[in-house]
Amino acid sequence: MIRGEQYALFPAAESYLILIRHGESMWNEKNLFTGCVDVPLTSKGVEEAIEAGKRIRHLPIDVVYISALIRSQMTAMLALTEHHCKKVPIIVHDETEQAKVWSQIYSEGTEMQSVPVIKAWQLNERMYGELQGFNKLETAERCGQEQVYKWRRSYDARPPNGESLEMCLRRAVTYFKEQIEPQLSSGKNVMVVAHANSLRSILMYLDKLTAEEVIHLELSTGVPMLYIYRENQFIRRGSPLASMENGVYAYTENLATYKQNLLDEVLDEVSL
Ligand SMILES: O=C(O)[C@H](O)COP(=O)(O)O
Repeated sequence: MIRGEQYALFPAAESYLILIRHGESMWNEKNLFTGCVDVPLTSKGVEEAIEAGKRIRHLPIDVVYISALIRSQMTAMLALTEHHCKKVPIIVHDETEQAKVWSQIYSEGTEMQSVPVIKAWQLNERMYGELQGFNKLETAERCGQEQVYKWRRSYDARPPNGESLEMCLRRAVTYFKEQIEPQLSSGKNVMVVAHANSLRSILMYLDKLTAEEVIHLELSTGVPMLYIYRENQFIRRGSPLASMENGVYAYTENLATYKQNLLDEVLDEVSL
């Protein structure tokens, strides 16, 4: 057998998972707690979304997941305008039988030229409760920096009448496992455009981060993160075109060590 032939005969089933936090929103710009308030992108956010699209333009995408919030939807649609396949992203409406029938595509050829976009509230930003609409800096001055940091970054602290990261994880990761993972294991390439905390919770699951490690995890707006899904494992590949950027997956010492280990694993794999 020629070297490598076994791989050609039995190629490992692999699929891509792209995760993107939406571009800058009008409340990100004002530094306001946003949560589930439905705020659109700024012009900088629009540019970030287009730039994200350029960075992933050559990666195959078969299905897209967005949240129910406009900032995630704008980001996904704008990013896809840059995709080399030039397929048309079409939002799936299956909330009722009538919605299904009324949004049906009857031409097979046209359907092949489209990418289904699935909207899921479970991917929404964590609900920030009574902090929504308040300025983050002013809230820190009023309630104390430490308290606000806990509300924003810890795993289990709940903002007043809002969701903790743990609560957000319960809905976002459950959805990910039940709906998105089966797509990946069937060989589909998936893009998910969501939010800082719904994605932090998904990354916690993918990268097996502990409650202590996730505290230090910050995500920049509009930066794609790529994973390869193979044999039920998620292999982190950083960010297309700029994998060494600090902002991609901001971290402190704990996460730096953790990330270095992942990088070493990938390098070992490449040199095999
Ligand atoms: O909801 C918000 O205010 C932001 O999108 C994320 O907020 P955070 O930086 O406090 O997690």
